[in-house]
Amino acid sequence: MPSIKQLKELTINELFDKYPYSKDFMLDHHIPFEGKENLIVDEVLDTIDEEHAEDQAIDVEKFKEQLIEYINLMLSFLGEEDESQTEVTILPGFYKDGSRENYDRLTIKSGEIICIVGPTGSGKSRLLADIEWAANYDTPTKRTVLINGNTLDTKERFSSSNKLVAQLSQNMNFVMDLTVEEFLDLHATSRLVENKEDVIISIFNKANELAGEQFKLTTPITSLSGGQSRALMIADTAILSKSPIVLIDEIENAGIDREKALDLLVSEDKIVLMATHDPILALMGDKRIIINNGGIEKIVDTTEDELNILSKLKRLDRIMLTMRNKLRYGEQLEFEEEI
Ligand SMILES: Nc1ncnc2c1ncn2[C@@H]1O[C@H](COP(=O)(O)OP(=O)(O)OP(=O)(O)O)[C@@H](O)[C@H]1O
Repeated sequence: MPSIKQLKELTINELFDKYPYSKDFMLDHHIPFEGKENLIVDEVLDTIDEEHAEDQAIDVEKFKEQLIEYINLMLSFLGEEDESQTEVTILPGFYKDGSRENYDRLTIKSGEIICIVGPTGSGKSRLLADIEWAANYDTPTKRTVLINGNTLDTKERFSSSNKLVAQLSQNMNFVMDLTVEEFLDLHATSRLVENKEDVIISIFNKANELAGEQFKLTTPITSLSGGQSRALMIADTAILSKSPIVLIDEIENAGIDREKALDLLVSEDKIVLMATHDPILALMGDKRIIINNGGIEKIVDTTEDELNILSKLKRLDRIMLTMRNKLRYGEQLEFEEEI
């Protein structure tokens, strides 16, 4: 986040390099910087004569404050304001029957994958929603969620530019009248990515790798199937989103390659929380939270033995996948491998 002092040390070229959107801001404010790109911001502001300043209503001292405010707003909008690690802490709330959750506090750090398991209707999605909105004793569970040790204020919680959390929910329907390419272009433009074409193609290719039936760049997003829509959103979140926290609600029902999807979403600097009924996904987490009757019942680490079981389950899963594909394409089934 730049301060007035740092701004004073940057040349116009360095400023535009570091914060490309500051060029439009300068242009909009009629700051005459052309031909002075090697000067520092202060020197350029000094060259503005009183008449020009008056004509264009430029308040030189205020301009620097406004420029910093604008840069900070853009950094926050683009989710780039804080490059440090993120930490989510969940403080106990109450079960559906009103009794208190029986754990001390749960802190999750960047790079961790946490799975949320429990019977249908037990409160897995509710826990994800508590994190999404940084609950502050004001949700049905009365949990409190701290981000980097603090509760968020109302503005931070409900701001549309707060890109702390990327959410992939169970039901995803597009309502915009756009093709896949137009949709990705819109998103990449809003994220100010430089190599837009490459990014669009890489999201499109990844999404098609995850989805069963292929779609095209010219496919209208409203005609994508449920699985294709989720594949597109997963690839889009993985490649374009800078949010440090990714929440996933039941990836398994989407008919996509869930292992590839998870690999794509997980990265060193992200926290991934995933509600799932699928043992393979549940064991791919570092820890799992067991939810019952609306409350966190237990938090367990994935053991070495379970990791061995995971590789067997993956083998079984590949057999199931082959069988499913054979059935899909009208082939007869036969066992090619001993289970
Ligand atoms: N601690 C709680 N206190 C009060 N209501 C709760 C609590 N936890 C969950 N609920 C409510 O219970 C309902 C079911 O919860 P939720 O949808 O989170 O279940 P789920 O485990 O995600 O179910 P599924 O596996 O079917 O997706 C929701 O209306 C939710 O708001």
